[in-house]
Amino acid sequence: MTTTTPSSKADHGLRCHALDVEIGARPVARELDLVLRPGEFWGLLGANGSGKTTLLRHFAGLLPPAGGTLSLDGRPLARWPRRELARSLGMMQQHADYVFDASVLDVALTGRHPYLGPWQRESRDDRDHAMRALATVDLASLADRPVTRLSGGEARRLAFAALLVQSPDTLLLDEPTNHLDFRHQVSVMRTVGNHVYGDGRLAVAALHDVNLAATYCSHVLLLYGEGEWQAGPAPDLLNMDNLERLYQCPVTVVDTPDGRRFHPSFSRLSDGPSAD
Ligand SMILES: Nc1ncnc2c1ncn2[C@@H]1O[C@H](COP(=O)(O)OP(=O)(O)OP(=O)(O)O)[C@@H](O)[C@H]1O
Repeated sequence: MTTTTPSSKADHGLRCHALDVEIGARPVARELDLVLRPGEFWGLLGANGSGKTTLLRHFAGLLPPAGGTLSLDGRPLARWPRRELARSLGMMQQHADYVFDASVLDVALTGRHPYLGPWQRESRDDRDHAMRALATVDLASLADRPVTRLSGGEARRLAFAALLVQSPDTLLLDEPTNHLDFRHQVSVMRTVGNHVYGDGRLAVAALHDVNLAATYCSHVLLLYGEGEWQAGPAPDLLNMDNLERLYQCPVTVVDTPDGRRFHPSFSRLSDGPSAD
């Protein structure tokens, strides 16, 4: 007989212990020792190809680490039955290529699958839940539209809605604001923030927009390449030196009424635009 030991509150969250993540022989993160706790919103930042998606896929238990351990709520990820894991942890993937003509509502309802039996149909409650999530991402009026006829930004918001419908305690998001206009970028980040700071969930989002990370994330994990990383509170780590190292690009820091903001230093770029 197997028994399940109830995890204590202190165990809650995602714990990386001496975690080695590699792609082929190339290190993404070496000896990653980190606890990501409920109530924290982590921004995962790094240059293109630095391994953000790969690391998120490890956090989701989709890839085995090259070394070390990863546990969720005190239990090694490898020992979670997939279905049970899908009720506790969900991932919004970077690309959602819809090839079947399912409706927007049908795709949102896939978030309920971890809660249904093998041949069980979605209930009225499930549909209400999905419609509320579609309303949150401004897609309620498109509920019956085939997903193959969505714009890039609409498809992105639908993938986010499906994660909201799944409603896991740990949310992994791979570039959730890609393709989104200003209003919808803010809406997605605020919604994640409400799940984290309001409901006490954990979120980890791979992001390219440093300013969104500075505004909404409590913590950041920076992937510098060659397995080197740095992690900690966002206000401590988001500075010019770290960002120039991260992106190999000169960075300007501006203090604004909305807080500290970062952008590429166009005038210090050797091949950048000049005034004359
Ligand atoms: N299955 C694979 N086999 C070989 N190389 C891979 C595989 N998957 C990803 N890569 C490579 O590993 C590197 C890291 O990919 P990954 O998608 O994790 O980076 P990323 O930081 O998310 O990048 P981006 O910011 O461009 O989305 C890239 O150079 C990519 O081409």
